[in-house]
Amino acid sequence: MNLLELSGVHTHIGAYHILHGVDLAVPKGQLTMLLGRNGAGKTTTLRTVMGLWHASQGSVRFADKDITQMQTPQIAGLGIAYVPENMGIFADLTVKENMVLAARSAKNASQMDDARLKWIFKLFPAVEKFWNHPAGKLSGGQKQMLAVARAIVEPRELLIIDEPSKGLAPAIINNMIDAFDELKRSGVTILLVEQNINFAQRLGDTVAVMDNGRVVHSGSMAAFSADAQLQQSLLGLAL
Ligand SMILES: Nc1ncnc2c1ncn2[C@@H]1O[C@H](COP(=O)(O)OP(=O)(O)OP(=O)(O)O)[C@@H](O)[C@H]1O
Repeated sequence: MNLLELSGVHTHIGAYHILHGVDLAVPKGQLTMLLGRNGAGKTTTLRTVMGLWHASQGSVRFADKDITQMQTPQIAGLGIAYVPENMGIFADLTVKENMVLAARSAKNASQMDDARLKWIFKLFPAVEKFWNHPAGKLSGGQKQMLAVARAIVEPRELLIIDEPSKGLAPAIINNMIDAFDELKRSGVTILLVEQNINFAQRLGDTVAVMDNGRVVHSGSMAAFSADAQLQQSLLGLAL
């Protein structure tokens, strides 16, 4: 079953026609990798799902509801968390304050779900270690982990994350892969935009490749990983 489904989605940004009929399916319980060259339309696709842009044509369905024309808070309220490329964390606030703000049902740290917080600390030890530090002082990798931690502070149906490995050192990327592996085991459905092919290959169950505002290939990551010619023709490189 597909948790998220885009059919024939066109998105305009001002006068620019950016998405030209995106068809994308995100199967429930799986991790879907959205790949493609720079400017292919990946971020615009994520923003269209979140209602930050609205499709001018086509439909976006989540858990069998039509969300195409819904506003962002309403979409988030259905159980979708979105981590944009700039991560959306508050640099002047502490890690704790960032987490409390992300938890809709908690007014302070003591109201947060203890077991869930412990689970998050295990996934991302830096969040616990720097709990009382300003988020702006964290390294790039720690900020990225805080951004994902904020997204999962409450149970979600779908996590949408734009380039979690961007600018991170290989050792940090490995930590991130382990954390996503654990997240996958928790049963949450994930849609990731990635440029890091190693990251994509190690975590992806399914893959969709975009080019020129359309999805030009979709299928299993295993089959895509095994087909160097296909990778070369779609991404200009082999995995
Ligand atoms: N606010 C905007 N105004 C005008 N054009 C935009 C805007 N945002 C994106 N675009 C254009 O839309 C196209 C798709 O951009 P998008 O960011 O979705 O691509 P992407 O696949 O995520 O690429 P990248 O990996 O470079 O972020 C690009 O040609 C980009 O220049």
